[in-house]
Amino acid sequence: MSTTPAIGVLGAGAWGTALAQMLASDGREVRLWAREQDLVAEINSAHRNSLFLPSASLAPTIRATGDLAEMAELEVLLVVTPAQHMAAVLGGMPSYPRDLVLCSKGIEAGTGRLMNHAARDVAPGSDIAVLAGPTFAHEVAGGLPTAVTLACGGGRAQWERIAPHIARPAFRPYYSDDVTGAEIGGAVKNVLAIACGVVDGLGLGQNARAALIARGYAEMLRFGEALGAERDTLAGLCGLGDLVLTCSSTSSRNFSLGKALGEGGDPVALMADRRTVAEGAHTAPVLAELADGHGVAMPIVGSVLRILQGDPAKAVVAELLSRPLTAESDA
Ligand SMILES: NC(=O)C1=CN([C@@H]2O[C@H](COP(=O)(O)OP(=O)(O)OC[C@H]3O[C@@H](n4cnc5c(N)ncnc54)[C@H](O)[C@@H]3O)[C@@H](O)[C@H]2O)C=CC1
Ligand SMILES: O=C(CO)COP(=O)(O)O
Repeated sequence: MSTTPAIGVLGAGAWGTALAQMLASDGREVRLWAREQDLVAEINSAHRNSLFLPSASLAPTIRATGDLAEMAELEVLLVVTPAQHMAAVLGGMPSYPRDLVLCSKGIEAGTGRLMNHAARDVAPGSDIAVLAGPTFAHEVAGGLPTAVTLACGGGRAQWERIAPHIARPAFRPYYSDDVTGAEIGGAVKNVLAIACGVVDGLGLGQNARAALIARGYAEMLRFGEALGAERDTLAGLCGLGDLVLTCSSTSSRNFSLGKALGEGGDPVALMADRRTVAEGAHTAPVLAELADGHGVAMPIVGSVLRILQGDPAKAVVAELLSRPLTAESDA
């Protein structure tokens, strides 16, 4: 007899697959929705995801489906699509579980909606949480210790319901009620990771990278505060924690994209070649626009945008370095 598991994952890219594997690590059943029919078959028969997470051997208690209706029956649904497709995929479901946990990192282009705003518009009856933090998919799938922020819009009551479904010995969520802060940390750090990759690609050294992390963090704080995020949230796993991880490793798709741009790669060609998502490239334009609208100075984000639009990386960095000298507390 087939049973309905308590938890499922919407999206079988690297992160959705890694989360499913982590959740299934103690033998629990997990339902995983994949957009690609071939992938549904491969996960169910060979217990692999050769498209997006080829390194992992998946638990047989993960059952993949291509049917969105099957994801409505669960208690908790982790939403792990690329940010730009989240509302469309979620909108295809006939109804919604009580708890939606958003794991995508980005801001919706065109509307400027944070993921939690988009999810609320699509599924107004669900309680929304955000899971974010320093989490390379291959490490989580491999069972390496990982800690995340689990920000619950439904407060402590929601946390009590969902944390036992998500926590595992090697996967440790920390409670927050600051959904906005958790989202902004994840969305902004992707753009800053592109900047750090550019500096690496240009061979500008580790001092420059550390400076970018610190000055980028100041931009994240200014933007977050303008949108109502708490500083403490951004100082935690989902902000500073994820910024440090993503800005320091070629395991990051955003950092690697930036490195290729710094080495002189053409942005249009680099984006056209991708199967995997580098969210920062999609978030940079809408983030720069939102920052402008709120009167928040984000010179590093603006520089990344220009490089993505085709301005030469070397010249853009030279301009960034020649801005008037000012106090560290200023923009
Ligand atoms: N990979 C990682 O280590 C982490 C990723 N994330 C976030 O998770 C989200 C998903 O990223 P990954 O799982 O890494 O993706 P991925 O880059 O491994 O795979 C691409 C995903 O995009 C989907 N896709 C492509 N075109 C689509 C369309 N038109 N409509 C709907 N879906 C489409 C594919 O089905 C696939 O699931 C992103 O927001 C990312 O920032 C968050 C933490 C860690
Ligand atoms: O969000 C991530 C790690 O926390 C993954 O970063 P990339 O999307 O840059 O690979």
